Amino acid sequence: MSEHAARKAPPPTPRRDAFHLTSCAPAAWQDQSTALGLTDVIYRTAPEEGIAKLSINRPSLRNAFRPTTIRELKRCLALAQDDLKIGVIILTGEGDEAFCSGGDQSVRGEGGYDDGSEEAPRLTVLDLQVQMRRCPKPIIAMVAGYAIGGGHILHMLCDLTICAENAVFGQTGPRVGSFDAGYGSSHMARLVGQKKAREIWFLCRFYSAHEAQDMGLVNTVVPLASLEGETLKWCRRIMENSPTAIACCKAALNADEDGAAGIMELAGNATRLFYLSEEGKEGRNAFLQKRKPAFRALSTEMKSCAAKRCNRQVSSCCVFLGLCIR
Ligand SMILES: CC(C)(COP(=O)(O)OP(=O)(O)OC[C@H]1O[C@@H](n2cnc3c(N)ncnc32)[C@H](O)[C@@H]1OP(=O)(O)O)[C@@H](O)C(=O)NCCC(=O)NCCSC(=O)c1cc(O)c2ccccc2c1O
Repeated sequence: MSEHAARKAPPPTPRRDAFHLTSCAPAAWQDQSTALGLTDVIYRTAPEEGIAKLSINRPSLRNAFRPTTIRELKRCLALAQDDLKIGVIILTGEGDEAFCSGGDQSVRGEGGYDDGSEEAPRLTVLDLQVQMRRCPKPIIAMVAGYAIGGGHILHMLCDLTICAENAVFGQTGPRVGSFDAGYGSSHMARLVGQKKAREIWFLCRFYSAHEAQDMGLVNTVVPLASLEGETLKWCRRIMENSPTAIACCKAALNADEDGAAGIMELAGNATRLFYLSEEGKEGRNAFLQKRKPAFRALSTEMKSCAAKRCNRQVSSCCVFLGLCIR
């Protein structure tokens, strides 16, 4: 290669994605918890940056969750999901010792967890799991210390996991008389494979941060002091990218595991995009104007076949579907 060509076309390098230039500076968090009357969760937002942070605030119990905790997490997740300023959500636990140690065993009753705040004892964390899957915005688990039992399942259900070197992962169900036969089993097996998932559930061993990374449970491991900075760096990078593309990617990655509900999530995005098309609008307009829709006569909207498969004029929807009809 000539010297000129070498200067013009530098060799491929991951650094060309410029990720190393993304800031890991602290965020200017605004704490919303008091205004919302939260007791078990701290809800912070950095609206200028589009980031929300949900933090389980029971550090003396290694952030074990009770029904009140789950109710507050569901409420904050709904707030973050509906807030147009927010594009990415961090889930974490207060303190350095635990992300979450699962269900609070001291309020585990006969039919589920019961802290007196709900009509009937249930396993409300399962509702939170579904809500996390449905949320179109990426959720990042920021893990320091223990992510155990139901807490381990919450981190697995986050779209990404960034953990500190002190992180410890594992299930304890079969030791404490419990199991999660839903996402806690199927999604784990998709992440780590069937053999490893069976090992995790049958043996109830704990795994270090690097062991978790090796088996595909976490995206990256950083020193504890860099944990929030690295997480913010990932959030800021996500905020530079297309929210619609990311929402569709998340729905697509969930779809095969989530059956009809997963396809619905993906298909809902397709329907909303279809609403933007001339063909979609024609259906609505024709109904409102009490006339027959003229889907095939959108001649004013006709354009050259972008697929270059023919010389005919086609509507934008036809181009989208590859149906060069007229
Ligand atoms: C997480 C630990 C390994 C940490 O050990 P460490 O030595 O650092 O700390 P301590 O053990 O001394 O804990 C400090 C303090 O916290 C209390 N605590 C910790 N975890 C819990 C908990 N989950 N519930 C209640 N209390 C907890 C502990 O008792 C200490 O209190 P003191 O008063 O003595 O100071 C270790 O703590 C540990 O192993 N914890 C238990 C982990 C566990 O078994 N979690 C429950 C698994 S089952 C579950 O989570 C679950 C929940 C669901 O909602 C489900 C729904 C549907 C299906 C299945 C579900 C499910 O399995």
